[in-house]
Amino acid sequence: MRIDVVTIFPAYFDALEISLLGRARQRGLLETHVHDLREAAHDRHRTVDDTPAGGGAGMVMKPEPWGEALDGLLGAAGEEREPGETEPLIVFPSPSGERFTQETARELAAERRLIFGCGRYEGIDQRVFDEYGERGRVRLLSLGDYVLNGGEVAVLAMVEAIARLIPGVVGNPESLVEESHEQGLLEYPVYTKPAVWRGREVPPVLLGGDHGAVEAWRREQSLERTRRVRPDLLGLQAGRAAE
Ligand SMILES: OB(O)c1ccc2cc[nH]c2c1
Repeated sequence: MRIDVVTIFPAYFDALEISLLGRARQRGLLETHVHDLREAAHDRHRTVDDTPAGGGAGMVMKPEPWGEALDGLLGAAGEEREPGETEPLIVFPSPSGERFTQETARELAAERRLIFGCGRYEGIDQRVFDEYGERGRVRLLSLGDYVLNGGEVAVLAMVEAIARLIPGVVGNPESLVEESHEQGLLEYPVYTKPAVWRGREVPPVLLGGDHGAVEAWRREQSLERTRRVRPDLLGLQAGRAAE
């Protein structure tokens, strides 16, 4: 998979060089390119923002630099798309986007190429979303009901959630099966050595060697935790889960 990120703060993405993502890049499982949006702003101050039409606080990201940057990427990478081959998906993190979930991560992990556009200020001129939405594939995605100062941190989270699902990136694919949200439930609590820590014991069922009993205990723990913490995942209303 190739991932391109357009941002006015490229340094945020130094994190892509380390750990799991860094190893995936070294192994050729993931190709990432970070682009400074200001390279597509040609005035003396490399201006990427302007005052909001209609007035109001803050600034809005101008469409022209985004148009130049995205046109360059869509025609770039030397890629000759086969006739009928899907256009790269362009993802913009946005507080007004659809919810990014584990299912979204699975969908995006199947893409051959992703382009992420990081907004700043009060957001990006709507015509950028309209232009590329009509020409290809655009998704506005939100990590949750809160607002960051820009899209960069959201893109880092999304890239990690997506990249770890690419076959070969995570050492043991089994570890992807039983984690939270993978089967629509929250993960069961995990323990390791020592058997007793500050008077707190590892649940004896986990030390008994009965794998069937361990599996049953873990399933029940997942259901109990999901009912308690995220009843919505079970289609229950909050507060009704305890009934
Ligand atoms: O919370 B977010 O995901 C997010 C995304 C983009 C922009 C642009 C300005 N504030 C933003 C917040």
